[in-house]
Amino acid sequence: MPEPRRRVRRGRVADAVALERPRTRLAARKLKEENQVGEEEEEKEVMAIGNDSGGSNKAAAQEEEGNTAPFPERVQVGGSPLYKVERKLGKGGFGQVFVGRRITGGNERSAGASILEVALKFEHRTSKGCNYGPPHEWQVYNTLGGSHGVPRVHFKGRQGDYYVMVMDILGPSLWDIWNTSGQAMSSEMVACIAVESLSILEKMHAKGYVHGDVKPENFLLGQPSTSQEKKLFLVDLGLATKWREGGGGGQHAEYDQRPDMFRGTVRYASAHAHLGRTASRRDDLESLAYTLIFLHRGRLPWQGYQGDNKSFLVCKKKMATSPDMLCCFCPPPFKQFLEIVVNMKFDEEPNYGKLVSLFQELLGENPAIRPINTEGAQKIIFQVGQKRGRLSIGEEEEEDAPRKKVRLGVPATQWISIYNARQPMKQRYHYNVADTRLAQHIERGTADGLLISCVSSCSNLWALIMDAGTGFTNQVYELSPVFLHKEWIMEQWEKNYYISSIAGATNGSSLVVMSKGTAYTQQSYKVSDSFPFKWINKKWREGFHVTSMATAGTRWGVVMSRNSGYSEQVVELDFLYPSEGIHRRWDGGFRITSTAATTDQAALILSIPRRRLVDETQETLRTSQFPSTHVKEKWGKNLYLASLSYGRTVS
Ligand SMILES: Nc1ncnc2c1ncn2[C@@H]1O[C@H](COP(=O)(O)OP(=O)(O)OP(=O)(O)O)[C@@H](O)[C@H]1O
Repeated sequence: MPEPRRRVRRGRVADAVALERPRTRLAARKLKEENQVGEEEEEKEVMAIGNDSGGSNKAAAQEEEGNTAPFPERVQVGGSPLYKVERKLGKGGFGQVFVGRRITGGNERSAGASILEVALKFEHRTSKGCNYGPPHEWQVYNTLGGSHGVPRVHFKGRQGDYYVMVMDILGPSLWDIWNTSGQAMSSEMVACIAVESLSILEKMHAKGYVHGDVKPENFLLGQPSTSQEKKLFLVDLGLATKWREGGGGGQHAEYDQRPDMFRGTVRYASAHAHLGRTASRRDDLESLAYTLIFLHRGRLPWQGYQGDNKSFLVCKKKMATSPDMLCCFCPPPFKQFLEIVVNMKFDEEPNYGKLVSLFQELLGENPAIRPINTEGAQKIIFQVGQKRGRLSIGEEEEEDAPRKKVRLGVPATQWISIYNARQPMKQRYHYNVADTRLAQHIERGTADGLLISCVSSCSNLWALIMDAGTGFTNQVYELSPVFLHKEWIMEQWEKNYYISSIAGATNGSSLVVMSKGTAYTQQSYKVSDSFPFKWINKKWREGFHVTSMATAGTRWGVVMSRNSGYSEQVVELDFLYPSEGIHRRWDGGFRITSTAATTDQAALILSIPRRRLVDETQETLRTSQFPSTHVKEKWGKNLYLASLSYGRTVS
């Protein structure tokens, strides 16, 4: 099956360093040399290619123009009539759309053959959407074409270098209308768009698809001066994916997060899409919320960011902007809508009826004279009315029960501490440790038969966990003014020590602990300015797993080892504590094995151990103070500190 196209672009991060513990001395020398010339790693940065009419990603869109061969003057594909290719209707990152005027008859059995004017969507065979043959969009149109709010596709086929789709011709996009009407839209107009697009999305979702690129450019009205001129359509199904497997009764797609995978358009993408989570129905609704607010307000607060980390900055801004702030110039239904959709769970069934009803107060009384046809929405309103009649009051209240709001826009920095069930053992912690006092704590611990199992830092002071149950036989550590000190680490690797824990301070200094007696057979680490998921993914494929992780200011340091004892590993990364993802992974047998956080983001590594644990109990805490009293309580239940970090947790 052809894959949906991916809109990603590669960039370079200047100071990303990756080092690996070589297997042999000879390899060590070779690696040193390699590192001198090429210690930078190529990083993938996310970038959506937007419609150039929106101006959000023009440079990226132009890149695509390199491979445009001249368009044919006439088109005939898949048994269609012959069409003359006339004026251009629009252009996206991948396709270009022209008017096609019928010259001769085609396959008379097809109803589409009688249509005089059609839209012809051309996609070059080398376009990213066509890596695996015909565009993925074709397949989606097979299921959705002609359903409520989706244009019909009459013919498709390849002609020369182009894949061509013959479809119903439509009118201006919402972006065109917004732009030609003073870059603003009345709340009544936007409310009509809201309810009608909800009815389109409901139908699309009911057929198992998520659109994946909801934005003003992709909503089109019918052709002017026809009966459809006030009817709303949603086009561009090139990023559509299935949220449900198989047909009607299929299971919900499985949750996953791949932080380097971004699809969509930066300005309107949901925060989950930025973070690479599997698309689900909530994402279309979040993009719709941004679309509606944009059309009404004329601007979104995250417009104007540039550069390779644009997606990161935009996502950070989205997470830091509360619904109150974002909707301060909009009537109340906008905020209510946004609040509901950004707090939805991954597999939650949207209550379309309720969402439509939020905007009802803004719609004009008489549906016949509304600026947009709201026929689809009227059906939903009617169904809700009927359901209300059947429901008892108690049932209705249950639906409206207040739920926890996760995105409030207010940052918080906390300790994240993870506790594992273990056989009773001696454990000791120290926190608020200044550089000068570190050695004496470690010496005393070592004298008592304890070794360091975990280190962390907060406000340039260290936290230290020492255990009797590490299994290590010997240990060395270094406090260094840099994050991380390459020469010292390589020296210890030479002596067969492996990194067992790392911590970084805000001032850029680091504490590295290396031990003997681990099961590791090879080790590699990387320091980078953004979370190095691409590198982690590459190393996973080589048999490494993340075994420790830390941050220093905004920089990440990740250590990966071979023979880590894990069979599977995943990452949860977010601008807040990723509770939902953790719980979903938890149910699949994953447990947190490393944590690190900057003031922007928290990352958690979750793993499945190769050997099943006798007791899989794990507890996590988030506290603004170091959790000293909590640790003692946990000890009482044979739960011991296993991982510790300080940074961004809730919003
Ligand atoms: N059926 C149609 N009738 C009239 N105009 C159309 C039609 N389909 C598309 N267009 C115009 O062409 C533009 C590009 O089409 P479309 O969004 O399908 O292409 P794309 O390359 O997949 O775009 P994107 O970069 O948004 O993914 C639309 O924004 C719209 O202006």
